[in-house]
Amino acid sequence: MLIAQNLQQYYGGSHILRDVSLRVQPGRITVLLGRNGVGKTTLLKSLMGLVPVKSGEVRLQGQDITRAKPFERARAGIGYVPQGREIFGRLTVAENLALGLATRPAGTPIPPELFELFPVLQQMLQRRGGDLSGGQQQQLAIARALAAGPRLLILDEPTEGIQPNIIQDIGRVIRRLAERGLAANGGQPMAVLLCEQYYDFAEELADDYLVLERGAVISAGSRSEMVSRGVRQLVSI
Ligand SMILES: Nc1ncnc2c1ncn2[C@@H]1O[C@H](COP(=O)(O)OP(=O)(O)OP(=O)(O)O)[C@@H](O)[C@H]1O
Repeated sequence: MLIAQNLQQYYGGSHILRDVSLRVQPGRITVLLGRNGVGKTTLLKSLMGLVPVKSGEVRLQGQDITRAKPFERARAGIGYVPQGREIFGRLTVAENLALGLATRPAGTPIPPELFELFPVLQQMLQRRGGDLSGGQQQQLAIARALAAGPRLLILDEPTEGIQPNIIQDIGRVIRRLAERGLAANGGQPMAVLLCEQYYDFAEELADDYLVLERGAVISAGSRSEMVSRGVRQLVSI
């Protein structure tokens, strides 16, 4: 689905991503782990085209998207849930969801399935985004990213500042998306790339993992290897 190879990225003179390669596959959840400031958000932004890579290659379903703009990547099938949610506080829930449809033809309705995944949003359609709780805003941010029917979903720390019962709900939705995708996409398994600080949540959901340290991948593999390779210790502070 998504293959990134040998990515190098700099902010000014600082070398932030060092030769990062990864692969995210349909039906699988790949978790991206690492301590604060190691470059996780920069990697996700690079995959979404929000920051340019200096060198390396990104392919989505075989298509070279290394230099594609973010909206072109969205149109090609990537949904992105940014760190901190970035909900528009003065717009309603319905308007925030409609923004997720910006890459679709005018008049495309909000897929009703989103309200099956996140029933609370249906009750709050006319409320302003800024009036929602943190957990509700996170659900809205995920629903907005799903509105256009992505094949790959990228999430940057969706559990940050959220209460445990909503974290569990979000985990169930992510697993369901990996297994069955969206009905609007024919129920095709979705590929998921999840950046996560909360180790237990990450290990529970992971099919595959990678750990970044100072911009480089220092460990990668499948979930069954996470314990034997001491991944928890690699990311603990
Ligand atoms: N716009 C920017 N300009 C310059 N340096 C930046 C910029 N954004 C991030 N950095 C630096 O790049 C490094 C990687 O940051 P990044 O946000 O990708 O890390 P992270 O692993 O996602 O951290 P966190 O878990 O705190 O979100 C850090 O040293 C950070 O200070």
